[in-house]
Amino acid sequence: MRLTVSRKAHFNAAHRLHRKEWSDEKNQLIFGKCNNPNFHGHNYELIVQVTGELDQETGFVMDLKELSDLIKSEVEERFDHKNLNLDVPEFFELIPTAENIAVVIWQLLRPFIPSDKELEIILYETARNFVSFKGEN
Ligand SMILES: Nc1nc2c(c(=O)[nH]1)N=C([C@H](O)[C@H](O)COP(=O)(O)OP(=O)(O)OP(=O)(O)O)CN2
Ligand SMILES: [Zn+2]
Repeated sequence: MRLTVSRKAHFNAAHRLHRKEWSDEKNQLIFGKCNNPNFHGHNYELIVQVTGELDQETGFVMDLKELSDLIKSEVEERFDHKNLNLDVPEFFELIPTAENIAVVIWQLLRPFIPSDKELEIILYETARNFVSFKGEN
């Protein structure tokens, strides 16, 4: 029997959408107000989902306390109250869009999730903008 367990988390962070190889004009055209040189922030809402077989002895797909601790150590400690462009090495060369942040979070968590389970990341950048990523397991 396969089920999905989910854990919500949040972090707030500043970012700027900017491509170094492009002119200021092109950056402004493509990214608009999100290209503000002085950055801007979001309260990111994160949902991490793990899908797998129900363990008949524990009644768990995965211990949610373990998942919560993992999100704290691997995601919140890296991203919370940080400037993603300046403080987080994963985004020194990668534009911190919601899509890219979701992929990075998946890559950070994947090694800790048993290989027989699927991992999906849902990331809300604003109350109305969100992305989901279910990478190759
Ligand atoms: N595909 C993507 N498009 C955009 C992203 C992104 O990560 N992926 N990011 C942004 C900006 O970061 C921007 O800050 C988003 O804010 P905004 O457009 O203001 O969104 P809101 O939901 O707050 O605004 P409303 O227009 O009031 O809904 C832009 N695009
Ligand atoms: Zn933004």
